[in-house]
Amino acid sequence: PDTLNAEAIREDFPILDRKIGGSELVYLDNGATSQTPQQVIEAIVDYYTQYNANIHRGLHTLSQEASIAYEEAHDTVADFIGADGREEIVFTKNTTEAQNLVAYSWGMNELGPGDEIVLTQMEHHASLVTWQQMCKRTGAEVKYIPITNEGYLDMEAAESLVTDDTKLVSVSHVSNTLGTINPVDELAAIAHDHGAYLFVDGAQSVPTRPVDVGALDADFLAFSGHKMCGPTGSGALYGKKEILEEIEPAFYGGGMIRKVEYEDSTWHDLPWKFEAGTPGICEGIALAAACEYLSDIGMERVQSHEESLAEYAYDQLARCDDVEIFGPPGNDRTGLVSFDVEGIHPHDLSSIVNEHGVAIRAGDHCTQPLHGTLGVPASARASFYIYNTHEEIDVLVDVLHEAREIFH
Ligand SMILES: Cc1ncc(COP(=O)(O)O)c(CN[C@@H](CS)C(=O)O)c1O
Repeated sequence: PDTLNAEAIREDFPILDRKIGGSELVYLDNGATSQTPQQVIEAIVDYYTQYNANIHRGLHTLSQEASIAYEEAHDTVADFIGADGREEIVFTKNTTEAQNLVAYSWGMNELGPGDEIVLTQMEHHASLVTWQQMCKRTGAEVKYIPITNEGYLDMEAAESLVTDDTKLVSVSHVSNTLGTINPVDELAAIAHDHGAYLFVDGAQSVPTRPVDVGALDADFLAFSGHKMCGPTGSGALYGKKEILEEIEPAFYGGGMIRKVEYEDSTWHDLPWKFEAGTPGICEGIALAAACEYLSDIGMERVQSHEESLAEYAYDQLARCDDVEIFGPPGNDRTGLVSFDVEGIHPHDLSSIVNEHGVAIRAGDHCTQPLHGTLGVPASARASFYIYNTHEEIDVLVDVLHEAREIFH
């Protein structure tokens, strides 16, 4: 079937048997971090019980085994996002580090007064603050593509904002607050027409839909392993090989060098040139296990499950006349819904639903400027993944009625 079996998948996630204050856990905060299947937990245990050693091809067996597993993990992740090979995949601890890596390796060396960085009003702080501060340091200018009332990018504005002075456009493939799926392939064409790079923030897209960096023609793409069944401290930066060959490393040390003399040094091959010091060896291997787990399910099935839950949650919430939902219609978003219940602050709402075992996010979701644009200081957010069910959304809607009883 082209749908996934969430009930069967739940068997892989021991944590979902947790009770919260006597209620069954209803985990709806997957945009923040996903849960971890037994298959990934076993990959972690296997590493630490069978072949934990430092990499870079030490001569003893454990180091050989760890090195090969860590290197091949790069191949698995490359395949997962349609990259050409391990040379285009730098393991990082998360999306934020990947953004900063490009900002400090490319941005610091290439940007100067008169140059422009184009972001969007819906960007996460991981890219917004990074590039905003990089512009402050280098004298470049930061500009923002505005959003429409429905939470889409204003693509006409994008056409006029990107100019021949633009050096990089950085955009979320999927908004973690609005659920909007942005036309990153169109933005790549606009950026490339002006000789600018396109950086795709894939933190909410790589876990929830098929992503092919070649088809998108992205120059960089970043994502986090912990949002896609992997461990915290795992993530990756994709970069086109010809670009990564050109740019200087941001972090120096062991593992990234070829030859070191007192006066100067030369750098290792890709991707190792960008991986200084002892990396998260187990994290990288476990990220690859997470990619294999999701590939076995099928990313098309993951996407259709996400979209089914998104539409259902949108429709159920939209039937409450005291609920304001942010972002596009329910049939045109990824599996998350940010909303506001009239008269109940999101923090109070999340505390009350938590008493019934329901875990949602409340706050600014690291998009404070976007919340300013939306005209609210904070929002509540339910975000879904492969193990969530329509029945769990019914539980959320039911406990919202409990909250109303208390506050109205
Ligand atoms: C679009 C987008 N871009 C970057 C990040 C940062 O991911 P890290 O793994 O923390 O580096 C996130 C993570 N957003 C979490 C934490 S704020 C959320 O609850 O929405 C994201 O959604």
